Amino acid sequence: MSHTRYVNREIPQISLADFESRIDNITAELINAAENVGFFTLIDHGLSKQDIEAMFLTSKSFFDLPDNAKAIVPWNSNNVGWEKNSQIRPSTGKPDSKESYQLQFGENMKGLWVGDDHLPGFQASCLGFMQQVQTISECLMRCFARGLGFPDDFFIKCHDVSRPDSQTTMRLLHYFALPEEADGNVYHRAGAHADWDFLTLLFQKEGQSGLEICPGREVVTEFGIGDKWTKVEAKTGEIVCNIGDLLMSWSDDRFKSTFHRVKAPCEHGDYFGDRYSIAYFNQPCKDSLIQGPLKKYPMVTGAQFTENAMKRNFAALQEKLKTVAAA
Ligand SMILES: O=C(O)CCC(=O)C(=O)O
Ligand SMILES: [Fe+2]
Repeated sequence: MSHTRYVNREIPQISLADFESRIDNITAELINAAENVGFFTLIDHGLSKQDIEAMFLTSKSFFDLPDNAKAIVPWNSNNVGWEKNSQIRPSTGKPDSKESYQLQFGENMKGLWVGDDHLPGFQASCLGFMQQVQTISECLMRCFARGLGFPDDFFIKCHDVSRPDSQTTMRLLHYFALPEEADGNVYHRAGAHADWDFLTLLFQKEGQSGLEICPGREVVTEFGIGDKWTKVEAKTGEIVCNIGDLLMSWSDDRFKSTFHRVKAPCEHGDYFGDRYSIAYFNQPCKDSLIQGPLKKYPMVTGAQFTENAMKRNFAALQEKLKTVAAA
């Protein structure tokens, strides 16, 4: 196994303290991070470490259920529900060694919330946390709208989570503990990819490292694997944010959607234990109209953008699977 090539890159850390009075400074910092790295971390965002730890406990209580209980809320193509070892990325052609449970605010969740009989209060806790993360997301949306010359509430309206058909998704993730002794297998955790949403907010747990980024749009479009990675430290109180393909397109490619992964642990110093993380994907309403101020790309609806992203992903995956089969 060859050694991963690492490079130190500055990942901007942005404080949201005194948001209303500092909005112009915060906007400048966010725009700079979005243009140059595509990733940044947030502090002073209003969620306490205790709130985040409580959500991680709730998440663990779900994953601790037996598989036959989790299978009552199976994943479907509305991007909701539970899956295990089923997500295959075009970069790897192999399933991620993980399970995840995707949650939304609206009608897509009908019948897919784990019930109070299994986990009392689960739905209410998740929705409460999601609402808090939405509030933080909306602060960032105001800044990005300003930075691009749109009205302040422009992106907020385009991602309205009070609509029954809202697509915004919180994903609880559990990566399984892996053997530390090499056994000839590669256990991908989250194979390298870019997100196709507007903006992702990610919660990590101290001590459960593995997230890495690889800036460079060229590796994204080819679904290839760039070769120089930067570790993003896991700190429970921080929120790691990354620009998704949607905001990249909406900014006429000014802001960067950055390739990232949770590394398949394989080298000395890698973390092999269970990893829990929580990702919040800001997704557009189906009828939102998407076009950047410079009109670099034709206007599409939110539904079309997502459909195109899924098609592109599917096509790249088929290509990869052919090479995996031929190997
Ligand atoms: O689990 C993580 O830390 C990252 C997950 C991720 O990148 C994703 O689900 O898109
Ligand atoms: Fe991601």
